[in-house]
Amino acid sequence: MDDLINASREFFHLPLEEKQKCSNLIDGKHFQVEGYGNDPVASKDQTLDWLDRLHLRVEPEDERNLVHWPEHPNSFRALLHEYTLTCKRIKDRILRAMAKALGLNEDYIVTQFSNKAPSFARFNYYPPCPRPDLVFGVKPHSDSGVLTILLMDKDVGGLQVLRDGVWHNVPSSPHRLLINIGDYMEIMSNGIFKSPVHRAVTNAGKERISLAMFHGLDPEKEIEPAAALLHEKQPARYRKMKAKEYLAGFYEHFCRGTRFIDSVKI
Ligand SMILES: O=C(O)CCC(=O)C(=O)O
Ligand SMILES: [Fe+2]
Repeated sequence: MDDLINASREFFHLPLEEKQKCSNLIDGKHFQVEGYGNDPVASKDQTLDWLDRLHLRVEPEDERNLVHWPEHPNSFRALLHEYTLTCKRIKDRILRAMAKALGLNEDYIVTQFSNKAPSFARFNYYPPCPRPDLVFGVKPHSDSGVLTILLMDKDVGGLQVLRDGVWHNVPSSPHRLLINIGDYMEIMSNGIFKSPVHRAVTNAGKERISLAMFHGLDPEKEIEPAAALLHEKQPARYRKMKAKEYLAGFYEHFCRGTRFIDSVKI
């Protein structure tokens, strides 16, 4: 884990021209999800976050766009490949345990993932910020997918989670993985599991790096509450929707700082 984070740190410390070889802007203008950069700018009054990102599709393996994968340092690609496989194993174990906790067939959630289900690795690099009181590292949001495995900076804190209207610091500590429930899981569990709202704050003194591994579903897959959880007294609390439609709504809301899941609740 340290090797991968250190390799990404080396990438983020490269001169801008070098990093822009992996840019998320086509022709310097048109935003695409993958690559190095920041959020798309949808409106003039949009608040940007204080971070640089490197966002890469890691699954399905045959859909990787290696043009966006840094060549420097040259260990980066192999380290990310290995870490992806480890996360996949962890994800499947957790999802089996969560299905059991819901009283579902142990494989119910795991089998929602087809061989077209995408996973994305997002390296978040937060430089020291001269005015932490004015800007977030990442604005409040919940993650869209089924499950996120977040590797936090081992020395520098900054992640906060909202609970009952109060923001709580998540302590940083070496080699700790934080498992974040995403919106798809909230929908599939019919709201029994909730996708938590979280944010990252900045600090003036130290840079910070985190790595989020997002596990999504096939864009054509319909996301809906598991039928086995529904009965007369417990009807579906979320509208059924294709993953690709959910994601389109999600990104639009994320840029505005609002939550798309609120608009799919019945
Ligand atoms: O940097 C962090 O700790 C959180 C990052 C995050 O929430 C995300 O990438 O979705
Ligand atoms: Fe997040």
